Amino acid sequence: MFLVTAEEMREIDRKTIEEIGIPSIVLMENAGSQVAREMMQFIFKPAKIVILSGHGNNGGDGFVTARHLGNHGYDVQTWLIGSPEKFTPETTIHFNALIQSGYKVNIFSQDNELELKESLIKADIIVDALLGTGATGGLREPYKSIIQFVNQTNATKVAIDIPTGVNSNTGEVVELALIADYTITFALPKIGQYLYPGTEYIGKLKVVDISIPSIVIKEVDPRISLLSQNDLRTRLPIRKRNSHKGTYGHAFIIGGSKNMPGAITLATMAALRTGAGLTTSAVPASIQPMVFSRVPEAICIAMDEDSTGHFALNSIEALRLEEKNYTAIGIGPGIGQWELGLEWFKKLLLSINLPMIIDADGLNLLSKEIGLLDQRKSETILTPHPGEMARLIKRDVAYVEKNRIKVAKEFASQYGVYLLLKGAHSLIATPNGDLYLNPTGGPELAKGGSGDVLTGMITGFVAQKLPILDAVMLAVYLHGIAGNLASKPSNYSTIATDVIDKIGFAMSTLSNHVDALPTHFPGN
Ligand SMILES: NC(=O)C1=CN([C@@H]2O[C@H](COP(=O)(O)OP(=O)(O)OC[C@H]3O[C@@H](n4cnc5c(N)ncnc54)[C@H](OP(=O)(O)O)[C@@H]3O)[C@@H](O)[C@H]2O)[C@@H](O)CC1
Ligand SMILES: [K+]
Repeated sequence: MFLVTAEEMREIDRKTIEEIGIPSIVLMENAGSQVAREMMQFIFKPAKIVILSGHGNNGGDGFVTARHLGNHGYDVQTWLIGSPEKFTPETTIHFNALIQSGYKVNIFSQDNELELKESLIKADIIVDALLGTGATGGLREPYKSIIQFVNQTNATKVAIDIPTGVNSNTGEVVELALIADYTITFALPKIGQYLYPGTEYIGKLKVVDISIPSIVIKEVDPRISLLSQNDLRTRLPIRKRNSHKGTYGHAFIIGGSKNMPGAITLATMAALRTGAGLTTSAVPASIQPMVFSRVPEAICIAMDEDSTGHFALNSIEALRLEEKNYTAIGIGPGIGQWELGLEWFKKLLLSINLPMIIDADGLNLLSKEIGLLDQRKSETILTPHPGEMARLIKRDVAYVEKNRIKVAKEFASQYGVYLLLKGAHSLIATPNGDLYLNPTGGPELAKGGSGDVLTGMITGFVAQKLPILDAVMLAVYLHGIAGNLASKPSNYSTIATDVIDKIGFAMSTLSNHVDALPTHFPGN
């Protein structure tokens, strides 16, 4: 499914109206009737409903919703917070249709402010049809005071399209926005509904159809897709009955240092869980027994180390000799930073020509000489969290967080890499400018070790020779699901090994991908 900006949605609406020939008043009729239909699933007849409409098309949707709920016998009070002179043509038609159908619309002014507040206090449901995708900047009065008041009431709040005050492109909230329990949005979800802080204002999100043809969506070709179970189901590699460990590739993970043997252990375990036929880790010699004892299923090779317990420069030769055995390489978990680290990392990066996943201190070393990426001959996947991303582009974390989409897209295109920008929600950017947003994952993953698990998962999937994009998508999506499964009974207590234990369950939510035997029906 695509995620759209306000501009892409406007273009989709325009094409539907002008090229397909569905008039805009029909789209608005569909929008409002769908909102009413959705609301009827969870509201009871005696409920007191207050609908707040602005003078734009979002307000028009509110008028249509009011008419449909009224026609179904619900107790609805409608308020216009705005001026009829500013109505759009569609909103005028639906305002008149509401009045002609015998319903009243209160027009807000300073004189009836108390009356509005009394209605809001008594309301069971408040519908926000004040501003939608046409809103820009911080809220102006009187919307600001009204939203502040609405947020303090006990009513259930339903936002039409997007809560007033949330920027539909960036998720930005300037000062204040309506805190919705439900948001009912049209045709496609909006990007701002999936970016923080906007996400926290949306409540439960429902996407409803308003007769937008899929051909129009294809023509507009939105740039961001939302990862979904349906899209990923078919990308999981099939386990053939007639197969052996060599069929599923060989993952190689380079990492660890004297003080950080855990990260490489977690990444190795996670790679095994994704289905890689073989997994080998290469670690500084002093930690090899420790890693090996925790993951007996993996091969663990001891490398020369320096006096500080980091990889020695001369380990490069041994690592290079190993290259021919593997199908993917992950570098970084627990590798640390040391005096000759950059020199070691540089040699490794330029001498190994396998798909490479770089994480953690691998990224920090890379940020010291970012031009190295231009010299890579095979695919590179970077998995920074916002702090690491900030170091890569030499900006601060606040800039990265505010511009996640732009930062990810520009970096991936400029350096020709697959970039996974972690955080809520994680974004994947491809070298050709495509973007994917992952909706899975929660606060249970906000703990040391989570990133190492993800690196191991990506390396495990790439090792199975999946297309790089498929491997990254599967890993990040399943990592979120596994985290969620591991968050029971409490997301405070979830640790990385719990997440690894749930990778298999997460995969089973996509499908049971084994080769089917021919079916034999018992004779009857
Ligand atoms: N296109 C279609 O066919 C369909 C569109 N649909 C619906 O239309 C919605 C988009 O409608 P839209 O474009 O009319 O904008 P909308 O969100 O109502 O706001 C515009 C008004 O906001 C005001 N305003 C702006 N910023 C403000 C601020 N910070 N603080 C205060 N006021 C502010 C601004 O007022 P002004 O500056 O003119 O005073 C302007 O009048 C979309 O979300 C969906 O619900 C559906 O019906 C399906 C078919
Ligand atoms: K709204």
